[in-house]
Amino acid sequence: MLEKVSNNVEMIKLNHPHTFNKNDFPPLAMALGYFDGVHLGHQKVIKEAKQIAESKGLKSAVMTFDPHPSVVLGKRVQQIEYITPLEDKIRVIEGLGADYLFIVHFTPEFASLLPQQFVDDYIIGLNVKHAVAGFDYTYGKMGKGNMETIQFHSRGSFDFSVVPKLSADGEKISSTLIRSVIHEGRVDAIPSLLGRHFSTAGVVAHGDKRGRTIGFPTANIETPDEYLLPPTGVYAVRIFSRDQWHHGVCNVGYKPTFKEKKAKKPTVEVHIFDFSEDIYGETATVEWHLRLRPEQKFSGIDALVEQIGKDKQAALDYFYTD
Ligand SMILES: Cc1cc2nc3c(=O)[nH]c(=O)nc-3n(C[C@H](O)[C@H](O)[C@H](O)COP(=O)(O)O)c2cc1C
Ligand SMILES: Nc1ncnc2c1ncn2[C@@H]1O[C@H](COP(=O)(O)OP(=O)(O)OP(=O)(O)O)[C@@H](O)[C@H]1O
Repeated sequence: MLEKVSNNVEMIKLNHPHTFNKNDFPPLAMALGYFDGVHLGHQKVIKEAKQIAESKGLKSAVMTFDPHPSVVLGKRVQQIEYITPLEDKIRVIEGLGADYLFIVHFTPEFASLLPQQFVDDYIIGLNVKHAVAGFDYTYGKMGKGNMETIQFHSRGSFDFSVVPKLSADGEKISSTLIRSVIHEGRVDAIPSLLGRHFSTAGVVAHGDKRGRTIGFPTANIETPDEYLLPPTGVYAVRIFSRDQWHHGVCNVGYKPTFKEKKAKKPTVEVHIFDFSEDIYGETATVEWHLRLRPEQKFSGIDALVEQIGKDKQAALDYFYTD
């Protein structure tokens, strides 16, 4: 299935076994990886493919998979919460200027392809003339293919480049590292790994309508389950709504001051500064800047309201003080 998502990137969804052949595509320089987050290491791989495409007169491409292999392969840790769910990943890759984006439906059958079959069908078979991957990229059944075996598996049909490890503070920048930093609430450390702030998109839904009665109306953001969320607590955030960014303060949590029983999922609610528009039903993106404190159970409304006032001031100080 060919689907045009923008003027720039041609998106191709592949189901195994796919029925494309070489002639369906121009000669390609292709970046290979799963790319959850499209972090700085991933960006290096994708940019390298773009540069090679330009210098060799090829079109640039990215190949990714969906869902995450660990969901299908039933590993102990099931990767179901993404830094960038597929839609977000597409948007970021599009922003990097790739010409083609191949999204391979990751199934047990696809996962059981021998490394040579993967290279034949998904690299040589898609007219790739230059493959680019990171130093630790693996392919084929049990990840048996790697950047040393690729020379042999290429059958001389394409060149390849290996991108060396990109580290931050001595540690490899990886999706796993970024997930653990978000889990710890250290959202302020994310830009040095992701190259941008971590963000979460959702739809603005109705809450209990208590917020406006206590002087702090909030937009409740319903986020799809597949999004990774920072831990419960209060955050300085920016929120994108109706084509504009606003500053605000966000509570991720269960509102223990008011609720005896813990809900299944925490709510994400943002008090947007200097804002009184009705945005129910609209899409909004929360951009996480700094965790200010954990969520607490207060003795009553007055104590909570006093604390939210302090949270607001802390967020304003963060955004407006150099
Ligand atoms: C900045 C901020 C911090 C908050 N901190 C807490 C908290 O520590 N404990 C708590 O029970 N509720 C906290 N809340 C949630 C409020 O209880 C909630 O916004 C209020 O009850 C309105 O909820 P509603 O939108 O469902 O009507 C916080 C809300 C905001 C905006
Ligand atoms: N820090 C990095 N430096 C260079 N290349 C990287 C780096 N991180 C990932 N890559 C490369 O980017 C591509 C996509 O990486 P991939 O999505 O497999 O995961 P990752 O970021 O290493 O995360 P994890 O292993 O934690 O799931 C691969 O080719 C990989 O080798």
